[in-house]
Amino acid sequence: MRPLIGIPCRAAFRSNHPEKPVYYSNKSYVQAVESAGGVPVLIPMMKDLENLHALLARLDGLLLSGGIDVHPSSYQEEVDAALSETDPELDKLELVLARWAWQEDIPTLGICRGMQLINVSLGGTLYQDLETGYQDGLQHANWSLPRNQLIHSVSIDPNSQMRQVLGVDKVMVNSLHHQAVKELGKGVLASGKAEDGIVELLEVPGRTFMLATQCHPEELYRDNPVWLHLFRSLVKACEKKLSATIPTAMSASA
Ligand SMILES: NCCCC(=O)O
Repeated sequence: MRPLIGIPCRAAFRSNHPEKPVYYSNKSYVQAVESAGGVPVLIPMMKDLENLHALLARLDGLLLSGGIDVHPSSYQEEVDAALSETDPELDKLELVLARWAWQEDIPTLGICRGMQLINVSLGGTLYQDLETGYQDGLQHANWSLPRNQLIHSVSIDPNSQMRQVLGVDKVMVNSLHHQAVKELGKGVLASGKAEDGIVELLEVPGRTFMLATQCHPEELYRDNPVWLHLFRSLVKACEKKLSATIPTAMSASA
């Protein structure tokens, strides 16, 4: 059976139909999950947490995607820098998802905002705006370049799970973010850093597969098999979980 991998959506208003708000996710996340053999399931925001839990019970994995800023109230800080768009409902939804994934050991891949979210869900903090909060760093926000443009390298911790999954010590990445991990959350390992010290890869040891990237591998996997391998590893971890739960479910219904 193919694993179901949930991808949370965000809400938006289309300028030509402001009366009809929509939920959406970037196509590239859906395509990356499908290319790796998983079945993408878009998760809308729901009023009733019980509905969300009913959906979660049927998912085998999670992809926490990139997107808008995480509001600093999620890590008990005041706004002290240039935030871009935030959405308290999205923060709430994704924090529930990240904590659920941690508690239930659900295979999870975090990308960009998703990586920041995982860190915050475990008590970590963020640079609210790298340009003002980390002034001597590289240029991490490159909005005018193609989304798959490689910008800087990332050195990978040789003892990390990320090193095992990617199979390389160093990798070139795209860079499309203005927030970043500051203090690591409880039990979180920085498994890769840029030359300027910014955390670019992280993982949660003790969980089967809770890995995250600050870069956007969904824009890179077609050109570099290292990133396809990351998505395939997520799918494999989900398949393993699924095959471990199927016999239990079948014997329970017998
Ligand atoms: N907060 C950075 C957003 C980058 C992106 O997903 O396009």
